[in-house]
Amino acid sequence: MTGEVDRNVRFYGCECFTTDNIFLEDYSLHVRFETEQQFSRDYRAILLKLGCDTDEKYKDVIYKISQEVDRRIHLDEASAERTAAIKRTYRPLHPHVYHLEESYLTPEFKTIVEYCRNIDASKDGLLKFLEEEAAPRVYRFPVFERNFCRELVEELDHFEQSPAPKGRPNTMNHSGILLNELGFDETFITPLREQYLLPLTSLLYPDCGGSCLDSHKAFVVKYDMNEDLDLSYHYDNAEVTLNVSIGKDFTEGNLYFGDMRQVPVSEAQITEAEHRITEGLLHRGQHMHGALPISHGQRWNLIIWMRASRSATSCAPCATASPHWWRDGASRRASPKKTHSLCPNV
Ligand SMILES: O=C(O)CCC(=O)C(=O)O
Ligand SMILES: [Fe+2]
Repeated sequence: MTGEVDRNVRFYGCECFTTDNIFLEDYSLHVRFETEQQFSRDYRAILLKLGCDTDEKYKDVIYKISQEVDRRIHLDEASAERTAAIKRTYRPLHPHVYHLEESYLTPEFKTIVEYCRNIDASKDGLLKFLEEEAAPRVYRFPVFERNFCRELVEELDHFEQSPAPKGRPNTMNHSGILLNELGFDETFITPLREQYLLPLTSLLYPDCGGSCLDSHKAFVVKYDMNEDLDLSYHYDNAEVTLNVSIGKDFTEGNLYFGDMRQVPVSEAQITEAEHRITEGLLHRGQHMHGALPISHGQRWNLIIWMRASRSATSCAPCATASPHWWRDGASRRASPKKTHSLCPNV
């Protein structure tokens, strides 16, 4: 299995990265920006309805878009600089958590993976080991031992409190940590994906590139009563996503799923999945989802967006043109133009 994938594939990105799914926080709207003319044609009226009713406000929107495009263009460069600064200045609290060890994984997870590695393994056989959530093709299983979760959170907390530079996971989360910049990729996330997750996703999501996931973006999202409480309805820049609850102590904040089409949340059948510390929820990246607000404490989750760069039958819709998406239950039509439906939360 390991031999089939290229270890050096960069997290797979689409060409529309600098034009699509730009999140306008003030209007809770995702937009596409190719030219000012196109943007005005596609969004001026929508923005007006959402309260963008002066030239000043409109100019501010254009300014924020240019800042976001600029951020995306320089993303790699800025990330490389932060990574180098972290390496130079940051001293880990628990250096061992950066290296994946079998002992961090629960016996249940190891049994599941062992089953999947078996030549006769089948999806039906595998389903006997997994908890199926009410949402279609969303699976739950215990991933990490509780002690490991505690040490990981302690390490990340220590990093948060250090003066080292921090990049944020994506445009929708204000707080969280990019695990590649901290040095988790090669020694932790890549072996986890290749040796443990790939056997599972190959059986569960062969139609969504699950058998050739060869890159990832891993980060930790953090919700706090004084920071982000929830996460808007979206889909991931991924074929398959693993979302593991690692701490700390929280109430509510369930994940919720809609459907695979980009319809407004108000029109979708919504199903909730509870976050339980140590347990992971595996789902298709294109499955629309969001997170409900926490009502107490702090919630930390490890998210691994996994992508397949060469999947012919992938869900990655660079092949499937679909309308841009809607948000937050409001019937807001974003771009009517057909475009890629991936690259959402970036
Ligand atoms: O907060 C969560 O559990 C969901 C996070 C998520 O969906 C994402 O970061 O893409
Ligand atoms: Fe997500």
